[in-house]
Amino acid sequence: MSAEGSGALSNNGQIVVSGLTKQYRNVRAVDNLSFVVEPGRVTGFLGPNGAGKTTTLRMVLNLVSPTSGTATISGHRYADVAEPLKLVGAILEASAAHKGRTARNHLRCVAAVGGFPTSRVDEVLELVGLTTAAKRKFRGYSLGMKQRLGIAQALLGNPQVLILDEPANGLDPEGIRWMRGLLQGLAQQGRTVLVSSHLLSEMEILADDVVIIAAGKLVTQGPMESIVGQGTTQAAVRVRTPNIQELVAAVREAGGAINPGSNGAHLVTGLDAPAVGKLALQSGVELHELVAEKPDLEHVFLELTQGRAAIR
Ligand SMILES: Nc1ncnc2c1ncn2[C@@H]1O[C@H](COP(=O)(O)OP(=O)(O)OP(=O)(O)O)[C@@H](O)[C@H]1O
Repeated sequence: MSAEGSGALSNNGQIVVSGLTKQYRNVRAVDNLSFVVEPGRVTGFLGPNGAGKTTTLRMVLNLVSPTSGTATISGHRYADVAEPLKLVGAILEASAAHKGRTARNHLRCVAAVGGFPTSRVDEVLELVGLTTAAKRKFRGYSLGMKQRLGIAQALLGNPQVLILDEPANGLDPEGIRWMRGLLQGLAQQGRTVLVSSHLLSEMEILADDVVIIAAGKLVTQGPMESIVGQGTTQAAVRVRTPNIQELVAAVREAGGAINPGSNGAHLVTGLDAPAVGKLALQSGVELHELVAEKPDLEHVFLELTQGRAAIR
């Protein structure tokens, strides 16, 4: 291995997945998958259940050996990195610790094994908001606290790259907001942050880039704005009116379609918001709401993964 391979910050932190494939006996969990994750950005790794996300992350971290293909971090396979904990911090599931041990003692043990200074333990406890709970025994920790402890552990080596599988699991809304701030802050420091999640609305706020896979294959990847803009979902205009019959007639005559939406609203497609407003005015229809709905990540995700979302 080269000298640069041992240094955590010696290379750029890019993750490159190239032709990665994992064949289990009956299932091709990951199928010729290629994508790149850039430093300085939060990348959301998305896919329906059984898409192969966890298997991919495990292959990147050398916990599962690929059938074919490669995954590198800063140009090196994880297995070839001399001090991997200084290069990559990862949580693949909520942290496990000895039940009778406190969070501080647990992290001290991990720090000792990893060769990190003990002072780093209190720093990471502070970073994840566990300082006041540091002396409590692990057995009393909620799932959210375990997630925070997992992140603290991942950050012990001050790694260039963070890989987190479903880190928001078990967090309450305040915890999710906290996690967003933490991960975005880490990316702003130039780190690579790769996060898998099922929470698409949260991902839309959190991630700069997206990689979407389904049935082991790449569906799309790119910056969040361009992925969301990729949705061919016909943009709808949400309207609310006490004169629905007149509006339905006017919309249909103008070549649009109108269907009931949620909470008494209706959704117009085939016409844009100014056209619907003008039609309403011309037809003497009173409007209580006129909103152009934008495609969001959830719409685009469902559209792109439709038919490939079978749970395998
Ligand atoms: N050790 C294994 N042996 C056999 N099949 C496996 C193994 N691990 C995963 N699989 C299968 O590979 C496929 C991909 O699983 P994986 O856990 O990677 O998907 P995922 O995208 O992380 O799913 P989820 O979002 O549900 O966690 C699934 O069909 C799963 O059943």
